[in-house]
This record gives sequence, C-alpha cells and structure tokens, in this order.
Amino acid sequence: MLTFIGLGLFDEYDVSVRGLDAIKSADTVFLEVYTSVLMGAPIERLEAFYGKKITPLYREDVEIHADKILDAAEFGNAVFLTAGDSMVATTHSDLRIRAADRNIPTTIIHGASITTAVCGLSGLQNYRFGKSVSVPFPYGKWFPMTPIEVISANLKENLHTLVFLDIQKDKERYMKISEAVDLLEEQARRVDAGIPLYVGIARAGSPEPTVHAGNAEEMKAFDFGSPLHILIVPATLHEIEREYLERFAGLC
Ligand SMILES: C[S@@+](CC[C@H](N)C(=O)[O-])C[C@H]1O[C@@H](n2cnc3c(N)ncnc32)[C@H](O)[C@@H]1O
Repeated sequence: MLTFIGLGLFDEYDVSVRGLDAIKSADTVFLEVYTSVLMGAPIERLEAFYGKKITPLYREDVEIHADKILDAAEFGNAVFLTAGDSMVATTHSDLRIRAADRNIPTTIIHGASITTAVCGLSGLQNYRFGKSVSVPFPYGKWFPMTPIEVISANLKENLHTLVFLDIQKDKERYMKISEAVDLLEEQARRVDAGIPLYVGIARAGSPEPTVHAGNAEEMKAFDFGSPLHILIVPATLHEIEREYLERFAGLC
C-alpha cells in the first residue's frame, strides 16, 4: 500500500490525526523535500515526533528512480509525505499512476495547502484566481518570461494570479518576495507591461504569518522575514477584498 499524506503548512502539528495514525503504523516513511518544505520542523524533529526513521526524497528519487518507493509499497505499508497537499501544485499524480501500473493499492490523506491558505490570509476570493505560475531562479542566460505572460493573461480576464517562488532545497535557497518582485518587474519592463499591486505572504500556517500588499517599491522595502514566501498579483479588487487587504495587509 502506498499512502500519500499532505503534512500541511508549517510544522509537525499540522498533520491530520488520520495522517499521523498512518505514519505511525507505516513500515517505510518517505518525505519529498523538493517541491515544498515544512520550515518549522526539520526532518529530525519530524522523526522524533513520529517515532520513525524518514528517508528524504529529491526530484530524481521521485521522478526518475521511483522503484525504491514502489518496492517498499509493494512489500509493505509505505507512506509518501509532502508539505502542503500531495496532489496540489506540484502534483504527485504521476507516482500514483506508476503505483497503479504495478497493482499497488494507493490512498490519499489530504493536507492544508498553500493554494487555499492564501485565500484566508489575503481575503482574495478563491473563485477569482486564474492559472497559477512559478518564478524560477534565473540560470545563466536563461530568463523565463512565462510568469509575466500568465499574469498578463489573467489580468486581461480580471483574474488573480498565485505566484509560487522557487526553492533550491539542495542549496537551502528559498526565493524571497523582494527577489521575485525584481524578476517580475524586469519581465514586465521587457514586454512593456505593468503590475500595479502585489500581495506578499510569508510563513502561512505558522503562528506568525506576514501579509502585506503594495506596489513593487513597497514590496521590496518591506521586511517579510524568514521563508517560505509566496506572491499574489490581484486583479481589480472587489470592495470586500479591498477592505480585507486594508485591515489585514496594510493596503493604503
Ligand atoms: C510548488 S508549491 C507546493 C504546494 C504544496 N503542494 C501545497 O499544497 O501547499 C511550493 C511553493 O509554495 C509557496 N509556499 C508553500 N508553503 C508556504 C508557506 N507555508 N508560506 C508561504 N509560502 C508557501 C512557496 O512559494 C513554495 O515555493
């Protein structure tokens, strides 16, 4: 059996009771560490809390060499843990399909996801979000323009855009809101577009999340503190959305 378990957003206390039971009774515990991270709980703390040894998995372990996971699930109870929800940006549906190809039964225990937490923290209405996009760290001459293309298309349809920020877990490097705004402003400059307003969110799910709304200059000057960070580019605000951002995100 292979059980996908979403661990929620910040630390070891976010997992559901159902998820915790499944982890405690598992033969093998894998933790995927490259799509998102529980910043409030390093792996040693999770191991102590679960009373289990955890095998961390990087992109290649999941996307290329998944046999280790599938073998453990074929011959015992394996759990596959992710921060957030396992099937939402980024999805692990491919691994579930590969398990089904080998007739391994699978199940999902859902976790709180950043994709829904942003609605509560920003007050932006869930049904007004268009396609989401990621901002990767530029590499050499590679400077992707997809983020501004997606944002512009959403703004044209009067839809909000959720902007995920890159993680390079092997280097313990997490993109900050100020870095992402710099990159988005450069992309906008190249295509003669403009982003009038941003909402930045840091450490969703922690006891002290930070939420702040403003233009590019305000976002770069604001101290969001430690990661993880995420951005929203809002469309035209509904009056309730505006009031919420004024009260809870310092919108002037
Ligand atoms: C690719 S998404 C993975 C989403 C995850 N599967 C989920 O359901 O929450 C990871 C990105 O979302 C954002 N993120 C995830 N958790 C966050 C948190 N607790 N606070 C702020 N941003 C977060 C960061 O930009 C991070 O790089």
